[in-house]
Amino acid sequence: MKLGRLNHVGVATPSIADAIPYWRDMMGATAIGEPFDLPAQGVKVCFIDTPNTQIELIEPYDASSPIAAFIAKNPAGGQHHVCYEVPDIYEAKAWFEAKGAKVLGEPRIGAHGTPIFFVHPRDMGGVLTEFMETPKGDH
Ligand SMILES: CC[C@@H](C(=O)O)C(=O)SCCNC(=O)CCNC(=O)[C@H](O)C(C)(C)COP(=O)(O)OP(=O)(O)OC[C@H]1O[C@@H](n2cnc3c(N)ncnc32)[C@H](O)[C@@H]1OP(=O)(O)O
Ligand SMILES: [Co+2]
Repeated sequence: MKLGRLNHVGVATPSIADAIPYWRDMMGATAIGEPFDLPAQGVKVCFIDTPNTQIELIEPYDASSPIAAFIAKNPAGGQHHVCYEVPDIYEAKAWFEAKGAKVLGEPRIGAHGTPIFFVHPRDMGGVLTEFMETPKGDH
């Protein structure tokens, strides 16, 4: 597998609306996207562009969200995952499985419209790690 660029850093928050002023006024972010719902992934999402990557603000969509337990443990939110691009999602999944890492579910379409999967933080030095297939044309 060939590891690609860091696509985004996922930051969980109990409220995207309440988090935006911090990114705008404290951090000086100028490219803050419109929040949108991604019920299939159990989250609401807002992308913030930085010069070399993106911050992905994620808020639980409902009580069954995969980030609900994280927010319960970290009520103010916090850094939740990192996401690296890979050229081929199934090749990457097979790579991690062959190494005995716990891939969390089957690849599914993520917020950028390409397939993603997660590897359990236990097998990734304590960091929940997402892999996404590089969008066509970005290779
Ligand atoms: C916007 C769409 C998409 C994109 O395109 O970018 C996304 O990013 S969606 C983001 C949200 N989706 C996911 O996170 C899916 C994958 N995650 C999961 O399946 C679960 O969150 C999890 C990783 C299996 C954890 O589930 P949880 O119910 O929270 O389990 P526990 O509370 O029992 O935790 C088990 C264990 O793992 C540690 N943990 C949990 N979350 C994290 C984290 N974000 N970073 C580091 N470690 C984490 C937790 O502390 C427990 O540790 P131990 O107590 O030592 O066992
Ligand atoms: Co993500």
